[in-house]
Order: sequence, then C-alpha cells, then structure tokens
Amino acid sequence: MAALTHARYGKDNIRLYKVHRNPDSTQSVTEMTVCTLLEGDIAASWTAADNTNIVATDTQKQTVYVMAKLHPVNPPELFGSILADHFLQQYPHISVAHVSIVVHRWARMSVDGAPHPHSFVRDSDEKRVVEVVARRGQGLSIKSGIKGLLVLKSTGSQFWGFHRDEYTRLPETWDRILSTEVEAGWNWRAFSGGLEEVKKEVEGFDKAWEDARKITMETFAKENSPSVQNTMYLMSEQILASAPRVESVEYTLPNKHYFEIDLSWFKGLKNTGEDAEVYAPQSDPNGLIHATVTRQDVASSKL
Ligand SMILES: O=c1[nH]c(=O)c2[nH]c(=O)[nH]c2[nH]1
Repeated sequence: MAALTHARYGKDNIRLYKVHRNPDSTQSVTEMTVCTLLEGDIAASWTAADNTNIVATDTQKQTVYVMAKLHPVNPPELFGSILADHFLQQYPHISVAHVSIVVHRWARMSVDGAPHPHSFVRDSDEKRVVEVVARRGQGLSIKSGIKGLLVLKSTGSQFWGFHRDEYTRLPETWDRILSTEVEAGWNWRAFSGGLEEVKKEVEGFDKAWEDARKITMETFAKENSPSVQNTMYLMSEQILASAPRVESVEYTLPNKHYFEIDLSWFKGLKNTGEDAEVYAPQSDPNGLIHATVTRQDVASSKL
C-alpha cells in the first residue's frame, strides 16, 4: 500500500515587470521572478484523478499578474504577503501558500553625470530574495535575503591555527585573497496578525535589506578576517542589532579559492608568498561555510 504523505504544487519562474510612472515624469521599474506553491485539501488529484480542488497553475500565474496590477510590488515582502494571503482568502480548501520572489537589479543609469529618467542597467547578478509562507490561522512568516553578491578582497584575510594531522597539507597563512558569493537570509518574527501586521512593518523591509548589504560589504572590507566562519558571525550579529524584528540570520558563503602559482621553473621567477602576483582562480572545489545566528532570547526560548 502507498500513501501520499506530502503534496504541494504551483507555478515556478513567473517573470514579471512593472513600471511606475512618477509624478515628476521619471519612471521606476521592477523586474522579478515569482514562484507560488499551494498545499491543502488537494490529495484527490494525486490519488483519485479528481481535479475539483486544483487551482490550476495557470490560474496562479494569472493571479500574480492581476495582483501586480492592483497592488504595489515593492517591497517584495509586502507583495509576497499580498499574494500568499490572497490564495488563502480566495480558496477555503487551501491551507498553506508559499510565495518566493527573486528581484533582479535594474539600477538607474547615470548619463551626462545625472540620473536618467527612464534608462537602467543590470549592474550586478545580485538578487534580493523573499520567501513568504501563509498558514491558515497562523498568519504569515517571512524570510528575506540576498543572493549572488560576489565580493573579493586582495589582502586582509588570514587562516591559521586550524587543526593539523597527517591528512593536512594546507599551510597557515596570515595574508590571503578572500572571495565569496554572498547568500544571506534573515527571518522575521512571525506576523501572526497576517497582512495588516506586515503592512505596519513595510518600511522595515527595505531598511533591513539596505543595512544587511551595507553590513555585509563593510565587514568584509574592514575586518582582517581570521576565517570565513568568524566573518559571517560578525555580519550576523550586526544585522540582528540593526533589525529588532529579525529573529535569526543565516549566511552561506562559498570560499572561492585563488591558488598561488610557483613560477620558479622559469628563470627563477619569484611568485609565491610576499612575491605572489599572478594567481590561478579555482572554480572547484570550494569551501562552503554556513551558519544560523539567532537572537539570544529566541534561542533560549527554543532550548
Ligand atoms: O576561512 C576558512 N575556513 C575554513 O574552514 C577553511 N578551510 C580551508 O581549507 N580554508 C579555510 N578558510
């Protein structure tokens, strides 16, 4: 005998663009990719070929377009909450709605030294990301984040004092290149009051995102890093300090290695240690360091 133990379904990769025509005749644009997934009284579609309760994935996509027309799409935490809340209001047999949003960068162009009214440039692959979950009777939970923020420092990073045994080859270093593609996330205290409570926080979402980017980049640049582990902990602590409603912060940082190249075979060229100038960037393998840092009172209440 078999049993359906979990099911959810929806539309992924819904691409969306919205223009805002400002009163001063400038325009602002937002481009995002949305994923909607629904759970609830839907099992019969899997087990009995009964689609009665299936809100077609096409309907979910059309809903995203309609909601984008009727409501603001910024900040993405608000738009995700509007969508997730809508699915529960509209469909009594749906009990959980997941909405994920990836916001793509369109930075305003600078032309002749001035911000252009309606031209934009994709200045980075960095994404602003949001995951909203609406559970019937439990309000909304929101996780915000950054992905794809590629950073490198050419000095000001060390790694020494680590465990050594017969498997160890890596030398200790007091000066190395450090590069990573930042994936950061911050979890908001649950919005048990639902959409109305999310609306009250609306300015906090942009501020948290701006602060998290700034903290990430400034800490990366300023700290003489003893390890990726320590650097991500310092970043997380500061995000918790700057956003009182955020309960926990997560970082996932690949360590993108740059290897020294010994060129002494060519006429005795010195290219290692203090003389290193030409390096070989490695695409793989890479270190992968992850941590979740939780506000103390939340961590102890969960013990
Ligand atoms: O910051 C680092 N953390 C590690 O755990 C590690 N391991 C390694 O080989 N290099 C590094 N660097």
